[in-house]
Amino acid sequence: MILDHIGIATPDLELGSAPYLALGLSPEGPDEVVEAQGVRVRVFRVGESMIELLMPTRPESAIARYLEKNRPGLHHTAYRVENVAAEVERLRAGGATFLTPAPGPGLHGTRVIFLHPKWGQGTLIELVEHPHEETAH
Ligand SMILES: CC[C@@H](C(=O)O)C(=O)SCCNC(=O)CCNC(=O)[C@H](O)C(C)(C)COP(=O)(O)OP(=O)(O)OC[C@H]1O[C@@H](n2cnc3c(N)ncnc32)[C@H](O)[C@@H]1OP(=O)(O)O
Ligand SMILES: [Co+2]
Repeated sequence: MILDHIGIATPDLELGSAPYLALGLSPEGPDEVVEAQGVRVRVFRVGESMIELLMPTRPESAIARYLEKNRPGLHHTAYRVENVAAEVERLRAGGATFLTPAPGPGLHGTRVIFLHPKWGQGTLIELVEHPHEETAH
């Protein structure tokens, strides 16, 4: 399994970018707004994985609520899966609890779902399915 990304909550993408720029990383592509989650996102690639900087775009979003109660910093880890629906079914059968009934839209056309932090032993875990590439005929 691949660690797809580490999500970092920040009130300001420019401030939040400073350590990664200093490390010599560059943002991958333009910033993207994911309306479904109420976030503006900037990504830094690190090998096969990414640092995902998350800035809230509205006060009731999960990241805005998080920043009301916590300092900016590590928010979640995300794991890449081939088929998110199948993985949800498999984990549910083992008693896992998810925050939503079904996966929803994530960054760059992905489908994502979050497990309850209690199930994650105190960490918020995301599963990510990337869009499958069309094969040429
Ligand atoms: C860019 C899009 C996408 C992608 O493609 O990658 C993203 O990553 S979007 C990222 C932002 N979206 C989400 O996080 C969605 C899922 N999160 C939620 O639904 C909520 O944040 C939450 C986890 C249900 C918390 O909701 P909230 O209203 O803030 O409730 P509480 O503050 O009362 O928290 C309840 C409980 O959960 C613990 N908690 C909250 N956030 C985290 C966290 N990031 N890591 C670990 N634990 C967390 C919180 O401490 C509470 O614990 P207890 O007090 O023990 O109940
Ligand atoms: Co994420």
